[in-house]
This record gives sequence, C-alpha cells and structure tokens, in this order.
Amino acid sequence: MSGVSEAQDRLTAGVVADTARSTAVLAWRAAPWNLVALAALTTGLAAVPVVTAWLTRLVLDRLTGVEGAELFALAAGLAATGLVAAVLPLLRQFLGARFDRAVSLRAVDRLYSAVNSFHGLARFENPVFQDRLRMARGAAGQSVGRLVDGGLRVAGGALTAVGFLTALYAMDATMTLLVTASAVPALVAELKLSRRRAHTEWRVSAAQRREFFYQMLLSSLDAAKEIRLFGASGFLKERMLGERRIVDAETHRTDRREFLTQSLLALISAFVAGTGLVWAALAARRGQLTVGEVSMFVAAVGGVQSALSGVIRSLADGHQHMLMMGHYLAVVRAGPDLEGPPQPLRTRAHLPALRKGVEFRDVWFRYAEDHPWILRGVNLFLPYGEAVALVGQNGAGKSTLVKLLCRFYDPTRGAVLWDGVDIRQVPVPQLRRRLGAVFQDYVPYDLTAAENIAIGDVETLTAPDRIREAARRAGVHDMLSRLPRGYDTMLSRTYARQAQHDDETGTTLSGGQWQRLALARAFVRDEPDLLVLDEPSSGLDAEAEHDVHLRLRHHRAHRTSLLISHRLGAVRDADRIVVLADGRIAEEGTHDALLLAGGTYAKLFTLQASGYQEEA
Ligand SMILES: Nc1ncnc2c1ncn2[C@@H]1O[C@H](COP(=O)(O)OP(=O)(O)OP(=O)(O)O)[C@@H](O)[C@H]1O
Repeated sequence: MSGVSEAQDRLTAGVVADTARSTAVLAWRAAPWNLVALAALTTGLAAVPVVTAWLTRLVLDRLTGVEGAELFALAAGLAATGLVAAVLPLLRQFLGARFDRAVSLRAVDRLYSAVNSFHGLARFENPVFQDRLRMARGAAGQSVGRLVDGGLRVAGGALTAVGFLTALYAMDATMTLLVTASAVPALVAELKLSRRRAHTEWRVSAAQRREFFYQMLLSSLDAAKEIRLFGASGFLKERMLGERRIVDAETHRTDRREFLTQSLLALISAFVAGTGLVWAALAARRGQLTVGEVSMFVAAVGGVQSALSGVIRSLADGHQHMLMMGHYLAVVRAGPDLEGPPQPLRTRAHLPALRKGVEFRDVWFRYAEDHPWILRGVNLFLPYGEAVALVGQNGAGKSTLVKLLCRFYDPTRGAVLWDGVDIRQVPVPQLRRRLGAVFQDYVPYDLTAAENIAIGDVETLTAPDRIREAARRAGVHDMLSRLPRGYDTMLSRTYARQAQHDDETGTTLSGGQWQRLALARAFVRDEPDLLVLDEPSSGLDAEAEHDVHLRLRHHRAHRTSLLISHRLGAVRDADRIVVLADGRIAEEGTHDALLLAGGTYAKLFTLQASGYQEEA
C-alpha cells in the first residue's frame, strides 16, 4: 500500500507547491490553448471594473466645462466597457466549461490508467484505499478544473484589487489600509473553514460509502429477490438512513460554524463599506472630494471588497480542492502494488511457455498481518500436461491458492515457480496471458453475449468465429443463437443498449447458462498454458454438469490444468488429486490410490457416493 495510506489532510507549503505544479502540468497538457485564452480573458475581466470606475469618475467630473467631443469620447468608452463587461463573462464561462471537460477527461484517463496498473487485489479490499479512490474520482471530475479556475480567479481578483487600491490610495491612504486590513480576518477564517470542510469530507467518507452500498442493495436486481422474500428491505433502509444521519450531523456541524463565521465577516465588510461611505460624503461636503472622486471611492471600496472576497473564496475553495487533489495524486503515484522483478530480470519481458510445471514451494499466506494463516507451508507441483484436482473443505484455502497462482497476491513466505522461475520475477501481464481461468465468483457482465465471451480475450471482439467456437466448446452456442438478437443480445435487464429500441431491453440467463458462458470466456483464449477452474460447474444440474465435465476433460486433455471442485465424482479422472486441509497438503495421489489409502478423500468420496446411492 505504499504511498496510498499516508495522511492527506494537511497542506504544507511543499504539498501546496507540488499539487499546484502537478495540476498546472495536467491542465497544460490537456488543453494548452484553452488555458492561454482563459488567462487572457481573466486579465481582461479583472481590468473591466477598474476601467469602468475610472471612466465613470472622469465622465462625472467633466459633465460641465469641457468640450462635448471629449465628454462624448469618455461616455462612448464607458459604454464600450459595458459591452465588454457583458460579453466577457459569458465567453469565459463557455471556454471554462470546455477546459473543465478537457482536463477532467485527461485526469480520469490518468486515474484509471493508474488503477488498471494495480495487478493485485489487496488495495481494492482496503477500505482506506476505497475512500481515497472515491475522493480521487471526485478530484478528477472537478478539482483539477476548479483549481486552475481558482488560480486564475485569484490572479484576476488580485489584479482588480491592486487597481482599485492604487486609485483609493491616490485619494486617501488611511481608507486604503482599513479596507485591506478588513480582508485579513476573512482570509484566515475562510482558509480554516475550507480545511474543516475537507476534513469533514474525509471523515464522513466511510459512512457515505456504506450508505451507497445500502442504496445499491436496495435498488439492485441481484439482491431484489432475497430482500423481498426475507422482508429485509425495511432493515436495510434503516441502515441506509442511519449512515445518512451520521453524514448529515457531521455536515450540519460544519455548516453551522461556516454560517456563524461568514455572518461575522459579512458584518465587518458592511461596517467598513458604510464607514467609508459616510467619510466620503462628509469629505465631499467639505469640498475635499469631487463628485467623480466620491463615485470612484464608492466603487473602489465595493470593488476591493468584492475582489478580495472573491480571492478569499477562490483560495478557500482551492484549499479544499488541493486536499482532494492530494488523494488523486496519492492514487496516481501509488506505484506498483506487487513487488516487481529485481532490476537485472526486468529484461525478462516474455515468460516462456510452460514446459516442466508450476511449483508451490513452502508457500505460507495470510491476507493481512493480523489475519490467521490460510496456507502453512504448501508444497505442490502441477506437472506440465497433467490435470490436477484440488479438493478440501469450505475455507480450506483452495481459492486462495489459485489467487496466488494468478498473482492477485504474493505469498507471505515461500514462492510460486513457473518452470523454476519465481513468478514475482516476471511482469504480471505476461504471466496472465499464459493462464485461462473460470472463477467461482465469475462476473455476469451487462454486455452483449458476444462481448461477455470476448472479455476473456478482448482481441476476439473482432473475431466472431473464435467467440462462436468457444461457445460451442462450452455447450452454449445453440442457446445463444436462439436469443432475440443472437450473440448481439444484451445480457442485461437493467441496461439497454442505446442503439436498441426501448422494447428490446435485453435478456438474462439462468445461473447454469451464465456458468457455461464463463466457461466459454476461459476457452476463448488461445491455448492457455495453464487452465484454472475454480468450481466451474457448481450451478449446473446433474446432466449439465456431466456434459460440462466431459467437455472440460476433452479441453484439459494433454494440457496443464488445476480443477477445484466439491463434487468428487467430477475430479476422479484427474491425473492427480490433492487434498488441502489445515493450510497444508494432506493427501495426494490418483483417485484409486487415495481410496486405497482410506484417508480424508476416501471418507468424503464414500460419503458423497452413499448420498447418491440413497437418492437413487
Ligand atoms: N480477501 C480475503 N480477505 C481476508 N480473508 C479471506 C479473503 N478471502 C478469503 N479469506 C479467508 O481465507 C480462508 C480460505 O478461503 P478460500 O476462499 O481460499 O477457501 P476455499 O477452500 O476456496 O473455500 P470454498 O470451498 O468455500 O470455496 C477463509 O477462511 C476466508 O475467510
């Protein structure tokens, strides 16, 4: 979990500089010309209020006693500034939205490239990482754009404020100081508030994630049957609302503090503006200020305050988005989650085809340091060209062994060797190219039937013959051909293809049919060196199971394979049967040899066989 779980809730100067630099680079790469245009527009917009106030002052002071032509030129200039002021914000909004889309697309691309580069499962099982990922998704969606926009607004606001303050200073230095000083507490308070907002986000994220989980459960098709039948919907809804109440209470506390602080700040601002107005009116009466200067003064006080409060808001907003970006950067910079090959072996870009076999050498494994050992010194050899079956009680660690073989995790101790080479020394995608697998918890994708099979090897998306061949081997071709749109039928009742008409919302398959589809997904791969089958027939009826095992036997013949099954009748033909118990290999041999030995396998087999006989 390197680089993923460290605290991300403090912004030091170094963190701010690093985040700002990374965001600027991302924005520049995503939309350079758009960025330049936005910067130019922001500068123009910053100048507009100062120019307007200045021209208004000149027009008012020249209403009498100057040439009509000069007054006309000034008034026309003022009108033109009004036109610019009307159009520029709209143009900025339009370009800003385009810019946001471009940077967000790039940020999302980078984020999911990083996520896709995590080869193992441990990070996905870690709740802290899940929360961080959710924040990172939010950051990619809006924080990058908002940070750039905020940065430009800060620069623009500062420009406006400096322009007005210069004009104000020319009239009265004390007022200039007072107006500037009134902005300092607001700045500090807003920054504190934004930090608190970001903390709140982070603190409630676990509850939000749980709320989301209950929401999904309550509306998911998969869970709808059980929840309705067991009458569990009220219970789940209460749980969901409970999580929502936790989030609401926390958010309310932050909102209340925000309300109190901001009300106080608004009062301070209004007080400063009011005092200034009274002073200007009295000074004009004494003849110290002209009408034009009073108007300039009023505009400057209002202009500085609104520019500085804009700057403060942008800084505060930026502070929050910086913290969000911290999560984004933590994910995209997290680096590999599995140990990589040592430097000299990095050149081993291609894992050679299996020739001798795969060996588990004294493999120990537990899912985390505070979890119990699942495997305790497993020594197992899967010889090339042989079919090995792995059996054992629920929770014995069979699927765990398979997960180590596929490198979803690395052994805590010991090694898995591919023709004698530690699989940690090989790039993970190379290893996985050589594996074919059907998992116990295979995924029914809301895609078309053809796509559901092609997921096994996405290159076959454009090779329908290979998809059909795989379906034939899995015994599902006839059924798929009979679907309303054949292989192009959406296998989903929830998501319809947009190209399809509303009345063709797709169809869904039975559990056993899905299982055959999962089998076809494994078969679509070109000749995997090692076929891993974790309970490939558990959802099938007896006849279908028999049929699937015949097909598997045919497919596995002369190939290296590892089959996990609780149906001992299905594994009896394996070249070798291995019994896993208490995290170790307890027995190993052919079906006949194990029966003769009279151990665990013999006991289990006899038990299952007698069950069938009684049924018969
Ligand atoms: N991701 C995980 N995190 C923590 N513990 C896990 C995880 N996956 C499995 N376990 C634990 O590891 C043990 C072995 O699980 P595994 O799925 O490997 O057993 P199995 O032999 O395949 O069982 P079954 O026959 O029921 O499929 C179980 O006690 C399980 O609770």
